[in-house]
Amino acid sequence: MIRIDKLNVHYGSAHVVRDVSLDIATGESFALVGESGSGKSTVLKALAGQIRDWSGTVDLGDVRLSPGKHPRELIRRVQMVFQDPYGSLHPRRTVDDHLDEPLQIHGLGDRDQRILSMLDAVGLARKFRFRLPHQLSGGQRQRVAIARALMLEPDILLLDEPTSALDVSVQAEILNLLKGLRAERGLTFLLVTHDLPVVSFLCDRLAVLKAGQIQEIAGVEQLRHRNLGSAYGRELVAAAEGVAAEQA
Ligand SMILES: Nc1ncnc2c1ncn2[C@@H]1O[C@H](COP(=O)(O)OP(=O)(O)OP(=O)(O)O)[C@@H](O)[C@H]1O
Repeated sequence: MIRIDKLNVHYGSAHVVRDVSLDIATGESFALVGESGSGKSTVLKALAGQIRDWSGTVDLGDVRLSPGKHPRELIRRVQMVFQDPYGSLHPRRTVDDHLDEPLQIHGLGDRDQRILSMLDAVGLARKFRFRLPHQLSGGQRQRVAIARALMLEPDILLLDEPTSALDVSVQAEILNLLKGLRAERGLTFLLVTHDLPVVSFLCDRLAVLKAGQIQEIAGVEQLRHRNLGSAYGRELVAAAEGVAAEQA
């Protein structure tokens, strides 16, 4: 349902995404991995309508994207969750304000009921409804960001390092939440991360990016068995294992 063919993005003279082609099935969870600066977030931003200029074709189901801001109907279908929930929430707006805003913009009714059932869905007690972001923990804030992304009942969630700003103990809770929401709602995930265990836990397949180019597309079983096909993919796995050993 996400079909990307020869996506290219330039920032000025820098060519940061090069001929990226991907087919992601409805309901699939797909990861983009690669070193910092390899273009992962840029691919997400193009799909989220946050980049004015790109070339190639991107189809979401039967809708072909054009560069730049998405029309209203596409915004409903594709939502993004960012790494830093604190930065992505407005400090003077309550949880209720954040969840209500997309409903207001898109003219959806049953607001009270939609907000309460979304709080339940993301595991946030109803007493938090009128709190401000600074009155919440990091994990609770990320639950709010996920709730806000789901308010319009999208079918695609673009996740940019959704757990890397959180404490390790909280990361697992948010990953479990995302896994459950995907299963319940039939969501398609496109996830950017540095964290290979997150890919193993949450994803079905991954693409390895280096300098804006896909080095390989692999099944998550290959990652789990340290059996990636490209030299660069194997380097990433070895580097991640080195870091894990240092931290142990
Ligand atoms: N708005 C921008 N203007 C100019 N260059 C940019 C812009 N955003 C990103 N870049 C550059 O584009 C390249 C790809 O960035 P991108 O954020 O997509 O990489 P990434 O793989 O997601 O990295 P990270 O893991 O650090 O988030 C980098 O060299 C980055 O410096």
